[in-house]
Amino acid sequence: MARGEGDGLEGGGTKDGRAVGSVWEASGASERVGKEEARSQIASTDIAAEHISNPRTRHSLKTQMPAPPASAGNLLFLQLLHESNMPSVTTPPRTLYDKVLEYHIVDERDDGTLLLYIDRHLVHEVTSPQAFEGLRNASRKVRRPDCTLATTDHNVPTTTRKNFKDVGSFVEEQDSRTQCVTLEENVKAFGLTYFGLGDKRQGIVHIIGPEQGFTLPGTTVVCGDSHTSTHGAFGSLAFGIGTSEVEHVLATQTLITKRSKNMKVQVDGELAPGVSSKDIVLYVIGQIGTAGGTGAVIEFCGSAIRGLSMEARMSICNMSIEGGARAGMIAPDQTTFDYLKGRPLSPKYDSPEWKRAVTHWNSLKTDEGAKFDIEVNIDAKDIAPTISWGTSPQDVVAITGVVPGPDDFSTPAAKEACIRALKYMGLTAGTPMQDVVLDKVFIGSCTNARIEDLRAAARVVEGKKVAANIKRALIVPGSGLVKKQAEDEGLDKIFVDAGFEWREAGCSMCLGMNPDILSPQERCASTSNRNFEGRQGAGGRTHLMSPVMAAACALVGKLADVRKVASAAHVSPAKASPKIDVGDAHVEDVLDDEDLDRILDAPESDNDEVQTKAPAVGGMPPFTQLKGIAAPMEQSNIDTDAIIPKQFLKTIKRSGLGTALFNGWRYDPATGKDEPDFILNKDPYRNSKILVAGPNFGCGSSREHAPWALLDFGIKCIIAPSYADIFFNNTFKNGMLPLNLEGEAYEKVLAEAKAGREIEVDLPAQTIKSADGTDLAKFEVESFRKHCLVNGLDDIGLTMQLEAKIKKFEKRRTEDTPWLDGSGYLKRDRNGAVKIEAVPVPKTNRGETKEEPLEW
Ligand SMILES: CC(C)[C@H](C(=O)O)[C@@H](O)C(=O)O
Ligand code: SF4
Repeated sequence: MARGEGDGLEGGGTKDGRAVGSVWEASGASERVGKEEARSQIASTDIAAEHISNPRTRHSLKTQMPAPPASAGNLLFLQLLHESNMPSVTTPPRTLYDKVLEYHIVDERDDGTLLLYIDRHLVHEVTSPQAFEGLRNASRKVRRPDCTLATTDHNVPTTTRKNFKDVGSFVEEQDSRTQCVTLEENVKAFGLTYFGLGDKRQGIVHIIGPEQGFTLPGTTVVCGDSHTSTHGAFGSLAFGIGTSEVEHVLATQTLITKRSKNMKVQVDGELAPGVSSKDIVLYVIGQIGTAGGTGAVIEFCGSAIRGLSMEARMSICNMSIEGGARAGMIAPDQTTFDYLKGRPLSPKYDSPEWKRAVTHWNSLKTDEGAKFDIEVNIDAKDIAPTISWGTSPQDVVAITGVVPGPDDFSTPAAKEACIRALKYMGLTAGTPMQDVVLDKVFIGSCTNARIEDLRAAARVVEGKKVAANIKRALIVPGSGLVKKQAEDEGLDKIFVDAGFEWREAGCSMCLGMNPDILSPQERCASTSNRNFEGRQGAGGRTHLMSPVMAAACALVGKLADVRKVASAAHVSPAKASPKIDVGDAHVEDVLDDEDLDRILDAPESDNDEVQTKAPAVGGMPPFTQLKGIAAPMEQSNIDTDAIIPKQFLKTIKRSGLGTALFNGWRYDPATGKDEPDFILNKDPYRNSKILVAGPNFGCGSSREHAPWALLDFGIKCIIAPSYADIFFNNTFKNGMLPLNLEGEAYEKVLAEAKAGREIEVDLPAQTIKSADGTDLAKFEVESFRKHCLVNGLDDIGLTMQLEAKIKKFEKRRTEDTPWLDGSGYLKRDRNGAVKIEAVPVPKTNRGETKEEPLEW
């Protein structure tokens, strides 16, 4: 809940810690379609507030949770019929998420494990090196280079590229350079389309996908990056994955996953001047908490969302991950189609293919009467310009408010978290937010570095000057094309005249993996998405906000209310999606029949049997019983930035990260010596094999470096009430066991951990015992995951045994959505450092194009 409201702002919400009434609504039982209907029994559960929402609030709601799997069943994927994904008269109403998910199911196990086809795979330098290494070690190829797009963004300096020759000489910092160079070697070796630093299309991975029309409605989109949720603004199912999953997608173009809950966030009404989509999403996260969307895909809807431009919608979906959700989605509409017109990888505007695509895209909406597991309703007029005060994206307050204190929170854990956040942020409870003095301003990141963001910020600063106390104010366009467009419009001049630095595209100060960082204790107004401890640089203090608010802060030198700095006319959100020049090539211009024959020439098989020549299933060390010391760390919301800070993400290996584990907490920053009070520095916990953690463990970034660091330290099992989805998946991929335990069972295990006694986790028996053999707890684990862990199976090998089913899906995809095959760049002149030739992909039958447009 946004704190500090109710102090003069019209409709300001209630104080944190009080029930919100109509904001939360319970929904009826969720329904599944077709075969899922029979299988999926829905258990109605009353969930106490702290399990689902902001642990610093105490809303309560009734939600619907899928029942645990009924039986272990077959350990191989079942042969199930998927022809029934098309709607029929008997199909119950479905959500947008259900429709996109169900269309892409290649196979399904009886424990609900899905093999999902991935239409679009974005790749960047941080989370891909180990994946490519895995492919090389197993002599595997990239299955669909035409559906894969790579760029470099996190490590790149944002200084001028006027004298750019190659990435090896341009990136000075050694580890950053290694990651960038490694990506270039990999895209060459595996034949991938790549926008390098010499290419004006280079930029933040979540900016370039939509910009190029690579992201299209109804597709599945993944990337080894948590903010892949951004692409859901197009009505695609887009989510972040870990590096092992990146390898899985590269090798198989599929992902092993499971259904998420359906969650609806409906925002109705008019946004007040000065309030933007960033304020909406910060407000929503304040309401639901960083774990509010855990296990769910959020559909954002309502008149306020409909009224937003595509770019504003992207900012909302981008931060779904900060609300704990697997993905965020918005149904495509005319605004979406207008945005996609003329993009290089969209079907050519007004062509028969475009018309067919639009008919198909128009069917991508939640059916009337479809049920959501969780519903949140928000009135747009309750949303003020919103900023963060603490070290979690849920720590938000209206700009007119004051810094909250522990008394504003109800639970001991929330009070403690508040005290810790205030200390880190150097703030005193009760201070008016607008009295807080800033050092730096950063306008950039995949949340807010699009042309519309820059235009909005420029309108606020035009003709004015950055305050004298601001040491640096950075404008970092999200891509080379955004930068060029802004320069064509003269925005760069407005910013430079006002005293801002005008930079090149990249992630920049969003996470400080490149030279743009905060110094310790520096305070920054930032349009990025995370305010975790150390996020923008060790000891740095981040306040999240919208671009117009950051622009106002730069002018005032303190946290500022844009409504006092600029007139209403200057801060009204743009209604239409702004156009930028993305070049004039369309798929049809660059991809003719000859190209298609060439790239779709692999032998096709209708044989649905598991292929006899399928590769052998590889191995990981099996997980059976694990006995050892368990370290208690029951603090809520421990994020992956804390588990392993950004400076350790620059490795291209999976090993050797044990010393980096909890680096910011484990060592004194001044001396580098062990912090004696940190749990893993104390005996007997130095030798822990198990971690007993708090709720929402592993939230934030998708970095698989977090489980790698835990594993390298010696921790193979984590026991917690709940986890962030991506972290949970990542641990399994590394032969680790994350266990969900709550209530009395959790308390018993925690007590043993606190007493420094060993416990034994027995995966085959699904029990936890104390050192003397006393039963402490029983636990649930999905049968497929258990099978893989106990037998040490590599799931890429397992998936490759389903080659015939994957090909069958691809054939259907080509018939239904032919615009998704092939790369639109095959014949383009390339400015980038890497020239890519067309490479073969599995043949699908393009001959049988359907007359009827696809309806989902
Ligand atoms: C480096 C990457 C794994 C990470 C993410 O997944 O989010 C980064 O983009 C971030 O924002 O922390
Ligand atoms: S959140 Fe920041 S670091 Fe992560 S992809 Fe976006 S801009 Fe890059």
